[in-house]
Amino acid sequence: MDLFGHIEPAVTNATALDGVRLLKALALPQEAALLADVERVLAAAPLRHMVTPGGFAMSVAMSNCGELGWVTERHGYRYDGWDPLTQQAWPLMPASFAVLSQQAATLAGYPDFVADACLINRYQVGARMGLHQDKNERDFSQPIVSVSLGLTATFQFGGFKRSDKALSFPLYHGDVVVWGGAARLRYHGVLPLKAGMHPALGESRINLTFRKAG
Ligand SMILES: O=C(O)CCC(=O)C(=O)O
Ligand SMILES: [Fe+2]
Repeated sequence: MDLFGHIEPAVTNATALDGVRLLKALALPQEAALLADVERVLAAAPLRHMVTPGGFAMSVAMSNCGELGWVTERHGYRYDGWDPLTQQAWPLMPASFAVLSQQAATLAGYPDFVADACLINRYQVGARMGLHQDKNERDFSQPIVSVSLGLTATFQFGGFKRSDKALSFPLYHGDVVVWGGAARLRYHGVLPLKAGMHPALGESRINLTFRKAG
């Protein structure tokens, strides 16, 4: 019996991890607007393979929108209001992004969440993101809101050390994951994207990661 179905219709606790909420297909009704806005943002701030402080180009191509964007530099990672590629401010956060991220955060118990940063991750077949913590933000009381579009990814949640065992689950087109509280600093990552063809995004996956960075 789904005791809370009438209160939180889209929320399931698929990972059984405290502080993690999987909102299956939440983004689907806004799919067309989201994809059009992704295209608009990327036309103004193109995808690029950022280089880690260790000197490796990341397999995931990235861009940003919102007040702040996540960037790599020689000495580490940080947020900046300026796109080092275009030498301009990042594109404004589209309304469709702001509305969806607030809806997801509210369903997960963070009604005050307002993202000032959206990282756009584009995975092509074989691209991956190794286990890492999101810890370049100022305020860890604010959650991470992560939207999946396109090909299915295998997402991993680990523990609080990189070597902790991770559990894996699939993220489908339209799924949204929110993690905060006890889970905010869990290691997480994405396994190499498997070949496939998505009706809207072809041989790729787009992930939107919303954060309150500043
Ligand atoms: O692509 C994803 O689902 C996760 C992305 C991520 O963890 C990040 O950008 O920090
Ligand atoms: Fe992350």
